[in-house]
Amino acid sequence: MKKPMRVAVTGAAGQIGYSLLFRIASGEMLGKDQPVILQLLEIPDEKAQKALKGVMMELDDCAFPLLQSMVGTSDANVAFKDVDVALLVGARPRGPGMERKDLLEANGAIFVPQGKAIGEVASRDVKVLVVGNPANTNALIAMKAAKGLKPSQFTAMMRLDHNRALTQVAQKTGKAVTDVKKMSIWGNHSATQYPDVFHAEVAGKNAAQTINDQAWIEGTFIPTVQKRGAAIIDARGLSSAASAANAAIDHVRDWVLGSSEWVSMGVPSDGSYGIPEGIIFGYPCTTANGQYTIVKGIEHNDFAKAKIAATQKELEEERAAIAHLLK
Ligand SMILES: NC(=O)C1=CN([C@@H]2O[C@H](COP(=O)(O)OP(=O)(O)OC[C@H]3O[C@@H](n4cnc5c(N)ncnc54)[C@H](O)[C@@H]3O)[C@@H](O)[C@H]2O)C=CC1
Ligand SMILES: O=C([O-])CC(=O)C(=O)O
Repeated sequence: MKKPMRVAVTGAAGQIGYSLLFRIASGEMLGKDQPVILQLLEIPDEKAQKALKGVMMELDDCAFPLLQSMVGTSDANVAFKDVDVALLVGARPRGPGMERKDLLEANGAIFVPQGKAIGEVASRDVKVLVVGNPANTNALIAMKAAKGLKPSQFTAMMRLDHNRALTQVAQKTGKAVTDVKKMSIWGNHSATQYPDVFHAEVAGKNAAQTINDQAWIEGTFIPTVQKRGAAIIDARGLSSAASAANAAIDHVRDWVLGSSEWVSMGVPSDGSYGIPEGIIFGYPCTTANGQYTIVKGIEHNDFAKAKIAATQKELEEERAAIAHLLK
């Protein structure tokens, strides 16, 4: 039996939490032979704590063989104690007519104490995924607040955009999603993100050439992926939850266990592709041995360069708006 891994999930009584926890406990994130201990954080509010207890009762009622134990708490120092993986989901979702950056004021401050607690009590090798929006800038806030950890331990979720893009291309070309490779989502998890189909492949051939429809790429594919979150809110009246939880599972699984595919991750910029250090930027990455590596050597045309510059600018503006939280 492997040593259990400790996984913290914040916002555990929320809608993403409800789609996420059962899959983590069943082994879909860290492996079917990997026992887990769930450390669940919710706000110190009677209703939220009661709802969290209810979710924990249901987790009990699944009798998951891999779920070794769990704790529910409103104390970040308890939730993050010794954790190997921290999923920072707890934050307000947007409603109709809002952009994700409109949440910065409401949500940004959450990530200062949580980042600080992670720096103080989590495993020195903790892997952090920020899901709560605006995810990239919240990840930056948590990263800056967490002393004693490496920036590369903090990531933001671009995987939902990545998965959305895979399906759009598969449906357009009549191929299976598994035929679509080398997808990449650049920049911010927002409407300025740049989903790149020019370097993607479908059944081993260049995706853009196979699609052979520039108007569809510019006028349908890119905006559909950029605005899919808003389309889900419009259709459901609530923001995406099951697909977001699924993307979080994919992100952490590939980061921890490795993947033979390119995956899109929001990671601290390191100067790659001219993006200066100091923002959390979506890049195509490969993963192995618990580490990610930004894919190097991609050549962008002027169209792509302009899109990437726009999303970089937005991330820099978001950072400026919360500069007071980056101490
Ligand atoms: N990065 C991405 O691709 C996606 C991000 N999201 C974001 O994920 C976040 C959560 O979404 P939902 O689960 O739908 O929202 P929700 O409102 O259903 O649940 C959020 C939960 O977080 C809790 N919470 C709030 N502040 C907290 C704190 N300081 N500590 C611990 N828990 C806290 C709330 O009490 C609530 O139970 C939102 O910000 C949403 O915009 C959603 C979908 C995709
Ligand atoms: O759009 C939203 O607010 C929720 C989200 O991040 C997504 O579905 O991509």
